[in-house]
Amino acid sequence: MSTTSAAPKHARPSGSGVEPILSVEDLQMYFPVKSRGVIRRTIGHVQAVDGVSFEVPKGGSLGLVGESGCGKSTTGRLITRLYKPTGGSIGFEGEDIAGFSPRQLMPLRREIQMIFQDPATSLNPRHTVGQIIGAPLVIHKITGKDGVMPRVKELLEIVGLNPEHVNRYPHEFSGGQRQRIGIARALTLQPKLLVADEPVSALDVSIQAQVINLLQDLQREFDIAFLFIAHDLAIVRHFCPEIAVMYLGKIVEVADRESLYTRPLHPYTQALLSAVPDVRQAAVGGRRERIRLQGDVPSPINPPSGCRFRTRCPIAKDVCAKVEPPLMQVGPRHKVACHFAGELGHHPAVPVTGIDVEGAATGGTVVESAGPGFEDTWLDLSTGQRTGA
Ligand SMILES: Nc1ncnc2c1ncn2[C@@H]1O[C@H](COP(=O)(O)OP(=O)(O)OP(=O)(O)O)[C@@H](O)[C@H]1O
Repeated sequence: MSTTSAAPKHARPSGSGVEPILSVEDLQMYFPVKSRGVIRRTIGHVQAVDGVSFEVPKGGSLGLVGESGCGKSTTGRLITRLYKPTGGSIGFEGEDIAGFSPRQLMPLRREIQMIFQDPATSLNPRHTVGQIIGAPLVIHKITGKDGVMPRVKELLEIVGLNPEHVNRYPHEFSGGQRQRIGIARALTLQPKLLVADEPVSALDVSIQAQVINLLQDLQREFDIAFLFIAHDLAIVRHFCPEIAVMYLGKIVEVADRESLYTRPLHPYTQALLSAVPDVRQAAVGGRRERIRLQGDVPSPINPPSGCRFRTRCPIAKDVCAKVEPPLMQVGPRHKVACHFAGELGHHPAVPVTGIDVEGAATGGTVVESAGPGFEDTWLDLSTGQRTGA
């Protein structure tokens, strides 16, 4: 395990032609597990994030979705460099920031900001709203003392709060308003990338849509890129044109919205989607059949061999325990990591990855993991051949 300082291997624009602002490759975070007692030895590692690659286009947004404990928050904290990764690269505007020192990170703090899930705990209760939102301006010496309050009032207005309330304390606001304060604080330094970690999960359903609309307006107005972390696919649906699905520290599927919601190819995505109420089906009185996953999510200290999802997968075969499936590109903007990737009810009988149970090629081409972005050619699952636009 080492932190790479070289430029990311696949540092090129993704297939959309839009330059990525963020290009993450093979990102890894292993937390040490210590023994009890006086001499605390490392006895294992929590493999919270293990070889994750993705891109966020400039001014665009990527959704990162998965069950509790799959490593979403850790990924967010790695990108904002609250944590230092144990491996992989984080290309931000073409520079690998994975190994940056605290001094190197200082200017970067202006560019990448985070919005947290729980506004009640992320705002200091003893500070006024003016102090909370103005603090980054003072720390980064952006304006003189006289410039702070006008900017704070402007930010309050931008997020839909009354600028006259600048001297109030967080407890004087509702949950939704507190989240708006958190958003204003994140906007203070005019960031280029916002990592929003479940920004609406703690809010009433009636308030969630208002906050999401606000984020959407801000994105349009200020051209901010978003990594939007959520535990369910319904929330990111309207916000993110592209969505990555995580399971036990790995990305199992990433695709444009249309492909992911209408033609999911990974059994885990299919199970997650079966829990999302389908508006169109509900309109005609139908319901998607609910797929119930067996068992619990295994421990990330000792994850299953091969495919990490196989212990709960309804279609797993021997090869899944032996060989980890690569995250392969199977459409213009669609990648999936499954030996038997296919539409629900139409999963193939032989591995589409071209790998047999011994890890040897089955005769066709063995597919390798794609880089963080999308290539111009991909594996056509219906023919087994590489194809392109
Ligand atoms: N500082 C830490 N030390 C040790 N283990 C950690 C630490 N932070 C997270 N983990 C573990 O890493 C795994 C991934 O956690 P993470 O919080 O990233 O998941 P998540 O998908 O965001 O879940 P949630 O939605 O519940 O926050 C979990 O097993 C968690 O217990």
